Amino acid sequence: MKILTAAQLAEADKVTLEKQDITSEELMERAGTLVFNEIHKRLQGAPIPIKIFCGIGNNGGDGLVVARHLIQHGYEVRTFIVNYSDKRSEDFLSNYEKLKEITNDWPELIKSKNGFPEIHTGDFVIDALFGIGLNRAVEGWPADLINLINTSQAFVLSIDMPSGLAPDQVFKDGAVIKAGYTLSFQSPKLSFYLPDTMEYVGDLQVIDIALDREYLGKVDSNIFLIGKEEAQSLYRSRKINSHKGDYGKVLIIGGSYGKIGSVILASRAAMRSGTGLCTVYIPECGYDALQISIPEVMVLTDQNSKMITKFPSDFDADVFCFGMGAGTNEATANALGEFLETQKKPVVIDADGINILSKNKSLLKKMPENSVITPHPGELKRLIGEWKDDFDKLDKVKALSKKFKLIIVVKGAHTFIVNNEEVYINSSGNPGMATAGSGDVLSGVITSFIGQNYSSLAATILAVYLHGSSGTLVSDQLGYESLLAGDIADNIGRAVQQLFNRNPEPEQKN
Ligand SMILES: NC(=O)C1=CN([C@@H]2O[C@H](COP(=O)(O)OP(=O)(O)OC[C@H]3O[C@@H](n4cnc5c(N)ncnc54)[C@H](OP(=O)(O)O)[C@@H]3O)[C@@H](O)[C@H]2O)[C@@H](O)CC1
Ligand SMILES: Nc1ncnc2c1ncn2[C@@H]1O[C@H](COP(=O)(O)OP(=O)(O)O)[C@@H](O)[C@H]1O
Ligand SMILES: [K+]
Repeated sequence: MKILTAAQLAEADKVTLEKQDITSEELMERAGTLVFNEIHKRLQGAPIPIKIFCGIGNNGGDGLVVARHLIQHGYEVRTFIVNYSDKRSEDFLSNYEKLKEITNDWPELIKSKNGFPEIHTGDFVIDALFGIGLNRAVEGWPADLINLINTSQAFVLSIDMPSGLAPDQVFKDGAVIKAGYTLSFQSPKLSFYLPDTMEYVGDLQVIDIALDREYLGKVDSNIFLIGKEEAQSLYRSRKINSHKGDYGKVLIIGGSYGKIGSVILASRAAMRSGTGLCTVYIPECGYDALQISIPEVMVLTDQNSKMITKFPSDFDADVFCFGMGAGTNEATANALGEFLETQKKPVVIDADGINILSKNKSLLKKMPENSVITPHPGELKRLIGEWKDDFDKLDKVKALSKKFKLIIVVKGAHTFIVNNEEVYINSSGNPGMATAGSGDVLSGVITSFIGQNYSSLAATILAVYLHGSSGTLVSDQLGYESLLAGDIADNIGRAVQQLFNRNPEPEQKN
């Protein structure tokens, strides 16, 4: 699914009015009615005190439409106009008049802190203060109102955006509504997925307000949300008449004394993701552990017993993976440098591999095209330095990707895959995956798919999605706390089945 910017949504709005020959007031009525429908579906007429806080722009206008429908359906509603400016949008004004026509309980005007109502724990607050028209930080008494709402413990539903949050930029130090639920129009917004702002959104539902299909189809976005449908379209099923040689020969290099488990996890993940032949190259100390843990994997050892000091020079693999548990010893770094001198096949670099690149930036130039690096936030910071905010971080990652033709997997609650100017945001996964070794598993899955001849980009997107959905399958059974990284590896196959809803039928009792 494309993620659109505020400017693109405004353009979609304009095109829709022309093509569908409707007024902006009619579009607002459509959007507001859809929001009302969602609320009504859940509340079913329950006598909950509803407080609607409307701004004076079109987001406020949406709030007024919702207020009118709620009142007409017998809900207990108090509507507040938050008068942060004396301006009013036209559609706000016409809906203000319409609301006054159907009720004697006219909206109450809030002009300062003195006008704040009490907000109680059991209240249902609808936040229609600001939407995508926010153009600066919310300060002064409107910020106090937002803070009052946030601390009230009332349930808060935001229309289009949690007020104070902007779709494509960050306004530092402004107040932002912390929504329990956000009903957003037509397209999710980028800030809903970024680490510093995702917590404001709560549960998210995107409502299709039927903006012009042609515009939405053609609009040139380079930010995509990856869900089941997108992953399904990337997946290729196996040919019946095939053999292990068709599914890739991969070499995973890593580990050091005490960290051999990372290579076990990565190779197990590669095998569970369909690799035909997997070999690992590890320090000698890990030989027994590897052979015993995963007999399907072949093992080569470095001459050094505790760390990697030389890569196998003539090993013929379709893809190489390096870094998990490898340490950053000079000998290991030199070995990577020497290996990259002659390397043509894509390389997946993770963990200490990335730390070595950060200390020896000249190595980045030697990375074969379409290679993949998979930094978590700490590794990313070592690689690109500090960032001002998440948008700045994204710009820096795009620049790095472009400069060295790398695919960069920025791991997190929503993992971002950056390829030049394109950004793919993963929607699967859960906090149970914040556990040691889950990144090693991800590297194994990515490597496996590249070996199976997916393009590096397709392999990475598919791997990140399946890694997350496997994690969810496991935590659905075990809970977040008990999830082990190895479980993610072991359930990749079930995640693939789930892509096509080919789960086995539950056992029948006799
Ligand atoms: N896209 C679509 O297809 C559809 C969109 N729709 C709806 O329209 C919404 C967008 O409406 P919008 O453009 O009127 O902007 P909105 O968010 O109400 O706020 C703008 C006002 O806030 C002000 N202002 C800004 N920042 C401020 C600050 N920090 N502190 C104080 N003031 C600040 C700014 O004033 P100014 O900067 O001029 O002072 C202006 O007056 C969108 O989110 C959705 O809900 C649907 O109805 C139909 C389909
Ligand atoms: N809260 C979360 N929600 C979804 N996925 C998560 C969450 N926390 C971590 N993950 C995923 O788990 C993996 C953790 O990787 P990493 O930090 O490298 O772990 P390790 O170094 O222990 O192997 C990443 O793929 C990340 O996206
Ligand atoms: K809002």
